[in-house]
Amino acid sequence: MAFVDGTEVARHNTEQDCWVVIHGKIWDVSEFLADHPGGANVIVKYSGRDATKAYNEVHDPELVTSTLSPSKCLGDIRPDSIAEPPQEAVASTTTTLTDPASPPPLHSIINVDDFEKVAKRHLSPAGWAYYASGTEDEVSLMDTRRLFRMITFRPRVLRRVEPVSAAVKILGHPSSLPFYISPTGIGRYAHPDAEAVLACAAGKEGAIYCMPTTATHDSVFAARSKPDQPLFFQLYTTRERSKALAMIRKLEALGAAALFLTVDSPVLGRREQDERISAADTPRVSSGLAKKGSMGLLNPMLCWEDLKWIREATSMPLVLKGVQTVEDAIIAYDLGVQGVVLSNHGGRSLDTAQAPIITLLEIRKHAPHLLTPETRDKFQVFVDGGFRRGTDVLKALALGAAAVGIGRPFLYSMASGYGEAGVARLLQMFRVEIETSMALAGATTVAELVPEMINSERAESEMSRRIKL
Ligand SMILES: Cc1cc2nc3c(=O)[nH]c(=O)nc-3n(C[C@H](O)[C@H](O)[C@H](O)COP(=O)(O)O)c2cc1C
Repeated sequence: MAFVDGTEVARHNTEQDCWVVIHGKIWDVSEFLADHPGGANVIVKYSGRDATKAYNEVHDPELVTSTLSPSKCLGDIRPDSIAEPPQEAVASTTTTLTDPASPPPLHSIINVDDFEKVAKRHLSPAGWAYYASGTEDEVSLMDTRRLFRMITFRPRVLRRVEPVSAAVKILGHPSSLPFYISPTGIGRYAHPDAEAVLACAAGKEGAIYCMPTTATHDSVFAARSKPDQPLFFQLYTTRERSKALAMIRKLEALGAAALFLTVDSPVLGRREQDERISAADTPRVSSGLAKKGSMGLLNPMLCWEDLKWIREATSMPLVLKGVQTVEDAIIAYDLGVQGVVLSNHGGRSLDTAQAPIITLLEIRKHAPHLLTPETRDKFQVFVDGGFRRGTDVLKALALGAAAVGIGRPFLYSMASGYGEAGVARLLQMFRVEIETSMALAGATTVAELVPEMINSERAESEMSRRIKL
């Protein structure tokens, strides 16, 4: 293709005659302006100039070639002959989302991804590494998102979808949303009173929060939006049973509504992002900040027999958090616990452990009795890891989960100085996405989300064929 000089491109700088350069190619977008979903103005600002930077911020590299006809590509720009984009144009297209100094106004944050991008810039390097990382190659961390994309909807139409309610009961407690906020340690990177902020915001929205072992429990209870707001409590047993018992007693006295016993982390996985941060002052191979944070909490000797003393120690509903196979889900059910969370700790324990949604599919296939509405009164299956969209949540519910858990997004939502308002906004964003997607799928209640609304066959092809029960 012929080279065209920048001075020639610069002449086509009006709405009627508008050329732009994207990735070194010159495009005549004059006719396309009226069809641009983001409006004509954002392109006209770059007429006669290089628009690559602004284009990259919102578009896939291939989009321009798949959208415009090849006849609109006029050639390659002669290197170094093109005018730089106007500074004010760059600033306004990127909005404050790329302003490194101050966080953008909350109303400009419209999805989980936005919160994450802002948090990445405003958290300390150590905080970001601790929150965002998974273990080793982070395969499990990324796999959850891949699986959600492989599962599609089979929406039903003409169903009168107003009003919509996303309400469920979680361990007998009404929740206005079909998810709870998952326990996450070291919340102070995001906010000095992270757990209290999460508890309060959840309560105001009629949602449920599960606080981590490491929370300052009294202040979390004190932060409840009303005295009867249910709060769940996640427990690491530690090697010393007496300490675990004392913790259970304390949480019972405070009025915790359920005990989530974490079972996927007998030891800590290696989080290399954490490790790189602390490598400068640690000459040995270490497990970085995560190791420091969990020192003394984990118990590699915890086993199924321990459920007996834990069960006897408390009448709180007991949920095993971190079940990763149908085999273990069945054992848990048979032992009479009140639920399981299918989870690989958000990709922070055994790397390459299968995605929790695959474990849910295993249960659907091999132990469907664990998912029936009748069973749900005494045993509930929850699932967490990678839920970032309302549609992700609906897929798990339709496949039989009673509710899902969401972790990192809530840390990101209160970082950058947003505090409780950020958490409230995230809860409302999830509500809008969930209720909108329910209506589009043809369901007005969570009970109407049924497996037939989902095509999970591609994901099912990744299920193990070695399961023997
Ligand atoms: C920063 C961070 C800290 C966590 N701390 C705990 C914890 O103390 N106890 C626990 O059981 N799970 C912990 N988890 C796991 C979460 O409860 C949950 O399983 C996971 O975050 C779900 O994945 P998501 O973050 O993709 O939603 C933590 C996760 C993160 C990201």
